[in-house]
Amino acid sequence: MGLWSKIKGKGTQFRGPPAVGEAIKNNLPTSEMIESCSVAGPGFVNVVLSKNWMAKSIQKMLIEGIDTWAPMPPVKRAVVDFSSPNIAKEMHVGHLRSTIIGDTLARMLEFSKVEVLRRNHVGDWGTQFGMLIEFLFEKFPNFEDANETAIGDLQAFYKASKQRFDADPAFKEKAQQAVVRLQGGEDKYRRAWAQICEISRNEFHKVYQRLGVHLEEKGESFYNPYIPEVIEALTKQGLVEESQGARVIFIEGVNIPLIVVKSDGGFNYASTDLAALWYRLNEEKADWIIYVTDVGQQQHFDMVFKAAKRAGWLPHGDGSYPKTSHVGFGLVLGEDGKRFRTRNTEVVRLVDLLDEAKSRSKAALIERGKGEEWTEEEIESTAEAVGYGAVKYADLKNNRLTNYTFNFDQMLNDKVPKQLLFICCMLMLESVQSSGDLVKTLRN
Ligand SMILES: NC(=[NH2+])NCCC[C@H](N)C(=O)O
Repeated sequence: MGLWSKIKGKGTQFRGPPAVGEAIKNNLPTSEMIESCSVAGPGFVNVVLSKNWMAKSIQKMLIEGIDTWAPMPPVKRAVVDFSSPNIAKEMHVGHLRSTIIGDTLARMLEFSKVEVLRRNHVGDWGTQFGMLIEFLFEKFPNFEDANETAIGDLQAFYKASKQRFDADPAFKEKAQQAVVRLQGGEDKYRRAWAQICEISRNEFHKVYQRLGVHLEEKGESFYNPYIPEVIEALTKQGLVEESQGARVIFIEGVNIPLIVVKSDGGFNYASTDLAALWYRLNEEKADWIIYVTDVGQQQHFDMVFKAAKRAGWLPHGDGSYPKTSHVGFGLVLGEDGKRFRTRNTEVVRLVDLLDEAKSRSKAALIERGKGEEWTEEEIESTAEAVGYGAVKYADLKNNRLTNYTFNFDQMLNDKVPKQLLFICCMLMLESVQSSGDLVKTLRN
């Protein structure tokens, strides 16, 4: 039926959805997987899987291991660029979605024996560091002693330094010079920068640890040294043009160009992404590069990929490798239909969100009398597994591309969805197979 809306009015021989259904049924290749196929009502195609085939497949899976089921994509190495929060700024629910979706994709590829480079493309470069560094020097003359406890909340530190930057021209001047000194590689400035990054990194790590997600950081700063050469090569190929003082790449079908060198001579997000793509293709030899960000960045990636095709870095056909994909996702909304925020309009801190998920699932366990049956440790670990698992599941069960409303009550609802039960069964089968102790597994 979904197909019908796509071909309707396009001059095909089909008169309506049932006719399309019949055609699918008649053209379905014979396969031991399929027992029968029929078209019902307004055009639903029902395919009945063969019980025999299912029994054989499950048996094979139990004997040879579940990974014999893994599809084998024609890819040896993939880069999954996900999570990627910005240093000293908040890691928000958007980054949480990216972390959950990206980790899931990485796991699926790993399951299919693809070597996955799990990349955290953190925003650790840019003019805001001048301001942060100068503020650090001002607040902590012995800046090397400044740590998380001294600085406290890095977001608040960011805000305070921004206020200082906007209010005091002398500070602004110093901050601008600090950027130049940092980019020039001056030791004291590099050390201050590294320190700020380290504090942020520790914060991010707490979230990853709770979610059981592993990432390897190669932030924007890593690609910085590669940018001039990459832009130079693209210029030699005739791709880069002057436009209003900036250097840009025009992309067919898009009315704004991709700015690769700003009018002040500085590089930007796009120049970094071009250099990163070059690096991933040429140095890391990735066959598939996947970027997981909100849909708002779709055009940016579309332009970067098209520029790479124009430069001959990527083949033109869709089915050919190496290839790039942007995996976008919708916004997370609060109950009020606006961006998910706390009451005081701050973005929700991810650690707080995970704390809440855990404490709610703990309360539910106690309510069911588990407090008397289980040790404190068992309660804690189950509350974490269920709470964080619910956050992940609530995200993945939604349509990836549309916005969704964040709701703790629904998320931790005790009506366990069928999909989750299925996963539990699979895990039980796996553990029976590996431990051979059915009684123990069932008791657990
Ligand atoms: N290669 C990339 N541009 N990856 C995504 C980076 C995401 C960016 N730091 C953000 O917070 O929006």
